Amino acid sequence: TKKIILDCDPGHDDAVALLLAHGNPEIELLAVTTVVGNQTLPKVTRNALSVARVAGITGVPFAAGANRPLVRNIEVAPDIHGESGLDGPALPEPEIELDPRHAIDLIIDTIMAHEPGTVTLVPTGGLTNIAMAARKEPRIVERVKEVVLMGGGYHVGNWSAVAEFNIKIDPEAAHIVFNEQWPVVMVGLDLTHQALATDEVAAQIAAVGTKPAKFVGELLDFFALAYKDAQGFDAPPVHDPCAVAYVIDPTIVKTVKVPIDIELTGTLTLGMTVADFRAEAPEDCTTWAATELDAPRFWNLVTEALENIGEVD
Ligand SMILES: Nc1ccc([C@@H]2N[C@H](CO)[C@@H](O)[C@H]2O)cc1
Ligand SMILES: [Ca+2]
Repeated sequence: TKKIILDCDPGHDDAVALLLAHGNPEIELLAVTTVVGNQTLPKVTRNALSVARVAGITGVPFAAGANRPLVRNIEVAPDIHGESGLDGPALPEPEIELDPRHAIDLIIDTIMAHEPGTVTLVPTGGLTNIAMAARKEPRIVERVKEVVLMGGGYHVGNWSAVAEFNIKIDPEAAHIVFNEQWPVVMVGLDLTHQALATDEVAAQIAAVGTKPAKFVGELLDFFALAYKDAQGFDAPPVHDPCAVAYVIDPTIVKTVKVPIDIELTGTLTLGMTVADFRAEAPEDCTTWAATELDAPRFWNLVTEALENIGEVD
């Protein structure tokens, strides 16, 4: 199995990523950490615990992390995720308690407690926690198997013309993460805009016929309306589970090795993930960009995860 730590900001698509990680038999979910992003830290943390209740996740530590970016001010996304950060379905009262540690300590402790090269970090929000963990305990960098993050984009932006939300809300943190000497797989908007929750996908999920599947349906209904109003999409791109799907089965996502760095001083380009495709990637390049998704196989993974979860309580 693949051992992962999911660092997230639920968020509708983060919720689907968590359900996919929990429901897929090849993934061992070691820990879940939350970070400010789609909404404030208290809201995304409460949302993560509510999703744990829906999915029946027990015995996995959940810890809250950074409540603001390293340098800049908080920027949330209520236009897409609503005031709660998980608008749409009724959110059940959390059942599990938060781990008392800060997220970065849970991340560090978890990585240091497992064999080198066995833990994959899967950030699906801003990179504040990941950057702080690497600064507090630099030894995690050579110990982590790889960082598979949803964020960025080499030809697409959504929070500006050229920058993606997870990167742009904390570009200094992203600069740290992309420049440490660990493998980084950027599952960016170029890839995730292929993961559209069409009516056919919604029907495939609804056909599972369980309460967790109904919960996902209600999430996607809200997400679809919000995406239509805010960005004119006919179907919403469900970004975050694409990163988990890559960890489950890398053949579902095509990647290219390419130098990527983060713009920190641009007026129009702040937070842009600049990928340099001009020449063959140098040997010491440690960054990959995801380019092509096998969408039907991706949605089958999501559906099968919901089938594996079945009814909860
Ligand atoms: N408009 C918009 C803003 C933020 C997000 C969140 N940020 C990433 C996509 O940009 C995903 O992790 C998702 O949770 C999605 C749409
Ligand atoms: Ca997210």
